[in-house]
Amino acid sequence: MGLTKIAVIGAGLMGSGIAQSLAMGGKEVLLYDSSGKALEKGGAAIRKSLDRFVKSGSLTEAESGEVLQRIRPVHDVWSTVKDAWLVIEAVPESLSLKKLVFEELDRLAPVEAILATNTSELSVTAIAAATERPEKVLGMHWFNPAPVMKLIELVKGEDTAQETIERVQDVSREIGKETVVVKDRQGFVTTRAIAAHMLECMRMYEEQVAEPEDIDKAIRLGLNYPMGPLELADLVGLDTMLFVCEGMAAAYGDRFLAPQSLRKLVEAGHYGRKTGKGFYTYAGQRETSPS
Ligand SMILES: CCCCCCC[C@H](O)CC(=O)SCCNC(=O)CCNC(=O)[C@H](O)C(C)(C)COP(=O)([O-])OP(=O)([O-])OC[C@H]1O[C@@H](n2cnc3c(N)ncnc32)[C@H](O)[C@@H]1OP(=O)([O-])[O-]
Ligand SMILES: NC(=O)c1ccc[n+]([C@@H]2O[C@H](COP(=O)([O-])OP(=O)(O)OC[C@H]3O[C@@H](n4cnc5c(N)ncnc54)[C@H](O)[C@@H]3O)[C@@H](O)[C@H]2O)c1
Repeated sequence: MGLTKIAVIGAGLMGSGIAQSLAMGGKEVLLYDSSGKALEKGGAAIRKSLDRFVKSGSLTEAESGEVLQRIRPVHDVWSTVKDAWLVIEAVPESLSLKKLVFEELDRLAPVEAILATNTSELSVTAIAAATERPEKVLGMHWFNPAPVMKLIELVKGEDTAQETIERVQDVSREIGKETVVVKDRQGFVTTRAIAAHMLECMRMYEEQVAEPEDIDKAIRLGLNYPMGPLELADLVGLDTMLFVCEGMAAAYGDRFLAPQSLRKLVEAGHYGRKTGKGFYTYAGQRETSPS
């Protein structure tokens, strides 16, 4: 029996959602995080999300239980990847960290396994160069919340083989997702676009053009976005936002410089929903009081 499993490395905001999305699509998933606490938190996030699907009628209780059965939390990298044909990395947005993780995955995963990074904007080519299998490395950029968002943006590194792209297109389709294929340029398509929008709105927030609530409301109701930029930033995670700004500003210059307000919130440890405070303050669920 060939390799049948899919491994997810990193059980945070995205890794937990990616594991859930794969399991909801019928795949057997092994989920690992270097922090046991984060692995537990990821499991709780998956259960909470499945409850929403049951409440909204998209899943029955039994189906929700079957999805959970398909996700195995694992406490070491080797056991996570040894039977995997696809390994998806979702660790923090740091190129040096991702290179280290990919070096380790290259050593431990089966030689024929595909290694995918969920990076928002970092160089897939640079990450692939940390392995001996660049033709099997690609960007598999999911969107938050992964179980709900329809797109996976596939990023072709300099040496990514066409067969690698096609196999990941197939599995994305099998789990009900749509894909686009983009070149390995900083920010790809989606992050470059959403960053331009969100950062400009953050600068309007800093210039006090309008109250944060009204900036979000204007974009939500005026442009029909499902979320305003500041509430979305709190959902994505201000730490991730800042990481992404660093990479994008280095590639494209000042237009992607991190607004001071974003930097200060991150320096203060306020990452948005995941810490309970960002542009807004959260006590369990979204409160309207801007911080
Ligand atoms: C400067 C740097 C900038 C870039 C940074 C990095 C970017 C990153 O790389 C890419 C991104 O992710 S970019 C970000 C890309 N992402 C975006 O742009 C997100 C934009 N926001 C949205 O699409 C919506 O606000 C949400 C779907 C988040 C919530 O929807 P809502 O209407 O506000 O609230 P609702 O009515 O409660 O939920 C509606 C339905 O969805 C269901 N549900 C919700 N969450 C769920 C979960 N976790 N689990 C399960 N189910 C969940 C819910 O049950 C309901 O189902 P029903 O059957 O209708 O009852
Ligand atoms: N947050 C978003 O909306 C979003 C959307 C798309 C893509 N991304 C990208 O996904 C990646 C993860 O982002 P996130 O928001 O899930 O971050 P997160 O901080 O919520 O989760 C990262 C997880 O990785 C774990 N981790 C750290 N080092 C590790 C290691 N060496 N091995 C295994 N696990 C390790 C951490 O314990 C943490 O649980 C980043 O590259 C980010 O840019 C984020």
